[in-house]
Amino acid sequence: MAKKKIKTKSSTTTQTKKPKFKLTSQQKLVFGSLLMIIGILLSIAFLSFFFTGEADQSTLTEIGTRDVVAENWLNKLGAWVSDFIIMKGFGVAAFIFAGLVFLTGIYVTLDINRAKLRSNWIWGTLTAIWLSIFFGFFTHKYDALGGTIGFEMNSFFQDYIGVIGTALLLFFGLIIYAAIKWNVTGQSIVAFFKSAKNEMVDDFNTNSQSSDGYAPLDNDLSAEAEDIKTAFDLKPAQQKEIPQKEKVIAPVKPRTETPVTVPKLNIEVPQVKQEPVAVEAVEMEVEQVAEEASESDNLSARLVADFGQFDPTLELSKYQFPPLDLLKRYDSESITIDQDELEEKKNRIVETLNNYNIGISSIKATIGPTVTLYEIVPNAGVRISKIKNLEDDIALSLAALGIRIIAPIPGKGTIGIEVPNKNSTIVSMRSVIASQKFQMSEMELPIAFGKTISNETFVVDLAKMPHLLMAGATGQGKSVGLNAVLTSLLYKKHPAEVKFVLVDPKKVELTLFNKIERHYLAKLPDSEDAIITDNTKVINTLNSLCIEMDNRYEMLKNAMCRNIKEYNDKFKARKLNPEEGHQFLPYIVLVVDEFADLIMTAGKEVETPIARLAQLARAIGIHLIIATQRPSVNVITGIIKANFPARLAFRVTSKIDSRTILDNSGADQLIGRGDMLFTQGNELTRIQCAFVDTPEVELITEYIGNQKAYPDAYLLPEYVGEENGTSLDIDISDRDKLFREAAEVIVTAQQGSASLLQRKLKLGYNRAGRLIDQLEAAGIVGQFEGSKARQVLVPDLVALDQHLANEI
Ligand SMILES: Nc1ncnc2c1ncn2[C@@H]1O[C@H](COP(=O)(O)OP(=O)(O)OP(=O)(O)O)[C@@H](O)[C@H]1O
Repeated sequence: MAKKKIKTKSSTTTQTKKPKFKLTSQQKLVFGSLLMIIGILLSIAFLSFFFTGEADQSTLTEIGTRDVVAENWLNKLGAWVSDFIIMKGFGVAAFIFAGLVFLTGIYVTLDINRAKLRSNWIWGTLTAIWLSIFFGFFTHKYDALGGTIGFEMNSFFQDYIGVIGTALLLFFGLIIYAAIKWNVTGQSIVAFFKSAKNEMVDDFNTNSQSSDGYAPLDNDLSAEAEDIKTAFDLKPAQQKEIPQKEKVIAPVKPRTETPVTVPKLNIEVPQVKQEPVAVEAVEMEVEQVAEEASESDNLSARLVADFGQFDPTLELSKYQFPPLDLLKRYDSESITIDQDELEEKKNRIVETLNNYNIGISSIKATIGPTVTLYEIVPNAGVRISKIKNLEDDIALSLAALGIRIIAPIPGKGTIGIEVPNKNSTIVSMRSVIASQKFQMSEMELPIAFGKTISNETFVVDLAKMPHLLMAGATGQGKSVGLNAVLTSLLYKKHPAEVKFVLVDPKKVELTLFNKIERHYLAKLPDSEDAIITDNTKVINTLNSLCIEMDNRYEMLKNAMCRNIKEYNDKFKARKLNPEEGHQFLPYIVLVVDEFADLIMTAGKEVETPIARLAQLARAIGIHLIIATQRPSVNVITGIIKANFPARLAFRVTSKIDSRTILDNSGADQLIGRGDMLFTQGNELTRIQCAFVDTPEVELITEYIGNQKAYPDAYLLPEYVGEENGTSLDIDISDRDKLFREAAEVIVTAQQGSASLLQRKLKLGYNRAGRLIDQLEAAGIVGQFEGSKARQVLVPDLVALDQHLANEI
């Protein structure tokens, strides 16, 4: 039953593809030359109209009568069309349309890029309208100069903004045209006037020199003076080419430069003086920067000029990001400084250290949301390890849990003692999302985790991490942490830019995100739910992500880009052709809650694709976030750990767990409820995780879910397990359901390769290979030929239709 359904679907897709209108080369020649002839006929009729239009007025009403003869060179039809387009239309500007029709004919015949033609039509029409209004401005009746449009538009404008307003409006139109079409700028106008002025000054100087008392003594000299003049009149480039002439005229120069004090050695002086003129003249050349226009002839630049940059968010252009009001404010958000508490704790620390003969030269406190950091500078000669060993004693004297000693604080030269506050404050998700640091961040995948000990919002880029390992005993804030990560991305990224693959073996933690399935989630083509709760499906999804990774690498390779950002930038600049399989690539974030459970049930089958993704996926925009309750070594194996430099630990139960996750102790001394340690391979940062409650997440997902969505979740490539992919289905009824589409792809591209199918149909290697085998059995592609692509035996789609129809 299900099979049938799918079959009908694929047949409808092929039907919708068929009506695509395409001319053959012969048809293009015929159609194109017809348009060129029409263009020429229109020009003749229009030209004739200016001589015969008046005489033909009476024949216009009798166009149907065969006996009536019109004066127009193209007779009645010519008279009628010209009257319609010139008199009732655009006036003289009608010639532009004749030109455009002729140009269209050339484009069609030679099959030149259509985008340029469209731009010509748009600009041509605008120019015709402007010209017709311009000519209409000078006439006060209907006439052939401005046409009806020119006259009517003029009287309309003049009724509302008067004659001066209309004239200025016309001038403004001219400025717009010059700015866009000729790239005229304020600077280029200034440069133009400057160069004109320089030329005039030069002219003036040479004229006055020849008439100022240095009149030529004889005919030869006068000829030389003429030479000087012409030499100076020339453009700078030419000027440089005639140094010999300057040498010839050198004898004349001493006269003009009063040689009295110029000794022989200084003969070069006049030449030096000439140079500034040349330098100034070089400035004039700068004006001709217009060369850049020819660069924009390049296809991608032209596409960008015509359509603007590709906007991936266009399909959901009305999408509204969730407002901040959906997040809750808490009363206990602001930190209150309890002076007594601070003083008391300081005294206890100093006392305890004194008991062990450790003197302190200064102490400073920084109050954070959950802990206060006391930075101490011990007296000279005190061993740091001695203080470090007193951790438990200080904890005892302060009667507090969660004391952590950082000795020394990296980059500061002090020793830090973190002591929990009596009353901790909640860091609300709202406060971190609203922070400038998050809102202004230019990161690819910004995540606002919470606040540091100095009460600063802590924002990191998931794309830079590039994968995150999260651990923490039960009830310490892991799920809240995951929600904080997802919420950050929902507040910053458009559905077109990021997709989530959510794996939730506990089945209840991430269910709320079901509502945003068609906006933000990615799933396997045949699965019903986007959120994966079944462990066997996880294996398929992970393998499918590996296929997606391979496909993306192939696309990046073809586009000659090193990472997803470069690729997407190139795609947005329209430098990659979607018809060659390129598309805008959203980031994919894989979130696995309860990784330990997964490893227990699936072991290697899960570990291998996770390790592959972790090793390779960073460049193509797949990032993993893996959370686990039990950070034991058989769950977080060496190979996984090695590829997850970013680690985040909530409170764990033992020092060993802390070492497994952070390679350091400390996580066992946290106080829970979102208190966490984060590292990106270097020092540990203590952060209070932002708190986002389930009702808040519900509101956000509801807000997003109620908006217009994509027709389906982002579909990952299909993965068929190895065991299903070995038999060769030669029987027609056993063919893959994508057989027909695959055949069309292969025939259209005339290239019999499995990787082409992988890319175009988003398939795994196995399935693509099987399809190629079936195509071979059906006689559509030839035999395997080693490294060469197989030969395609069917020349075009029509032949394919016939071929397949004959099979039945
Ligand atoms: N950042 C936080 N700020 C304040 N309270 C928090 C924070 N994070 C967690 N809590 C408190 O801790 C409780 C447990 O958190 P959470 O459900 O995230 O734990 P968990 O580690 O996911 O537990 P489990 O592994 O059993 O699912 C929350 O209900 C909340 O009351």
